[in-house]
Amino acid sequence: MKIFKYMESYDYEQVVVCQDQQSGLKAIIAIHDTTLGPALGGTRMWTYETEEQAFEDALRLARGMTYKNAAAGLNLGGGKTVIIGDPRKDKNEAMFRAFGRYIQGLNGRYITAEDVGTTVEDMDLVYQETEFVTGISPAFGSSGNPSPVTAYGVYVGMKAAAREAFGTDSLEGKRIAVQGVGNVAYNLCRHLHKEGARLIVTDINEEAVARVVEEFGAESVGINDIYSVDCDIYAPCALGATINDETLSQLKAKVIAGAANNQLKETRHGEMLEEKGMIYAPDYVINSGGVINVADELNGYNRERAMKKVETIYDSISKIFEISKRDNIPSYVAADRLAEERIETMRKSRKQFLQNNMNIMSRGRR
Ligand SMILES: NC(=O)c1ccc[n+]([C@@H]2O[C@H](COP(=O)([O-])OP(=O)(O)OC[C@H]3O[C@@H](n4cnc5c(N)ncnc54)[C@H](O)[C@@H]3O)[C@@H](O)[C@H]2O)c1
Ligand SMILES: CC(C)C[C@H](N)C(=O)O
Repeated sequence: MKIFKYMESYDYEQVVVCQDQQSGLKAIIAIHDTTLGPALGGTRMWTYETEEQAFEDALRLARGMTYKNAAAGLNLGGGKTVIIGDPRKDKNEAMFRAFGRYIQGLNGRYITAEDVGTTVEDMDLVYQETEFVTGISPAFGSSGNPSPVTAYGVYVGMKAAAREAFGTDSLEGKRIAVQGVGNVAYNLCRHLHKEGARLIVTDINEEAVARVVEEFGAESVGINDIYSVDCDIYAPCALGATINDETLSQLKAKVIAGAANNQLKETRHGEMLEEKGMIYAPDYVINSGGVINVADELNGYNRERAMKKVETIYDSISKIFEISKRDNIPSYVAADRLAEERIETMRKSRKQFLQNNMNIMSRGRR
C-alpha cells in the first residue's frame, strides 16, 4: 500500500504507528479530518492477515467517523485506531496503558472509545494514562458501553427506513435478517422482538446465536445463507463490505438497515441498491447512536440529553430519503452531501483543531 498516495486521495491529516515491544502493542491511529473538532472514533482490535489490511481498515474507518460525526451534528472530526491482535488472547494491561500514552501524546487531537474487539474495561485502562478516552465506566461519571445506545439508534433508524419502504414504521410481523449478533445486534434484537418482529439470525459465534434464539425466538441460519433468506429487512451488524457483487444478487430484502460500518464494499454498490429499488439507510447515520452517546461525556454525561439526540436519527434518516428523492441521487450520496456541506461551511470559518479551554474537551468544567 502506498500510504501517502492513499492519504492524499481522501485528504487524511495524520497516521500514527505505535509499537511497544514489552506489551506487544501494534496500533495504527488514523486521523482523517479535524475541521469540526478533535477526531473521535473507536479502537478496533482484530487479527489482520496483513499489515496492509490493518492500515486500510484504520484509514477507511477513520474517514467514516468524519462523515458520521459531521452528519450527527457533532463538533468532532474523524479518526479511528486499529490494534493488531486477537482480542481473546493478546490483551494485557500494559498494552492498553501504552496505547493510552500514545493518545496522550496527541494532546487531544484524537479521542478514543470502544469498537469491535475492545471493551469498557480496556477503555478504563486507557483512562489511567489519558483523559482523551470515552466509553469508560459509569463509576467515573462516564457513559459506559456504547453498544446498547447504538442499537437503539439503529432501531429508530430502521423504523424510519421501514416507513419509507412500507408506508408504516411499525416493525410488527416484519421478517428481519440480522447478520452478527454481538454487542449491538443483541440489543437491537431485543427492541425488534419487543415490537413483534420475526428474527432470522446468523453469527460465527454459536453462543451468541443460541442466546438470541432462546431469548427472542429467533430462527438461525448458516453464515452464508443470511443473504438469501426471505425477509423484509436485512440488518448487517458484523463487519463491513457485505453489500457487494456476490451478495447483491442474493438479497431479497426491501430495506437495508444495520449497525456495521462501511457496509458498501464500493460506492457503486450503493448505486446498484438504488437501481434494484432497495431502501438503504446509510450506515454511518443509522449507527451514530454510540458516538452521540460517548460524545455527550465531553460536556459532562447526561443520559437523558444523549438519548434525546439519539432519537433524532429517525429524522436524519427520513431527511436523507427526502434529499435522495428530491435530487434523484442514491441515499448514500445524499448522506455524504449533508456531511460534506457541514464540514465545508465550517472549514471556511475555522482552521485545524487546537486544544484550548473553551473547546469540547473541557468536560463540562467551563
Ligand atoms: N459498538 C458500537 O457502539 C458500534 C457503533 C457503531 C458501529 N458499530 C459497528 O457495528 C458492528 C458490530 O459492532 P459490535 O460492537 O456489536 O461488535 P461485536 O464484535 O460485539 O459483534 C460483531 C458480531 O459479528 C460476528 N461476526 C463476525 N464476522 C461474522 C460473519 N462473517 N458472519 C456473521 N457474524 C460475524 C461476531 O462473532 C460478533 O458476534 C461493527 O461493524 C462496528 O464497527 C458498532
Ligand atoms: C462509540 C464510537 C466512538 C465508536 C463506534 N465503534 C462507531 O463506530 O461509531
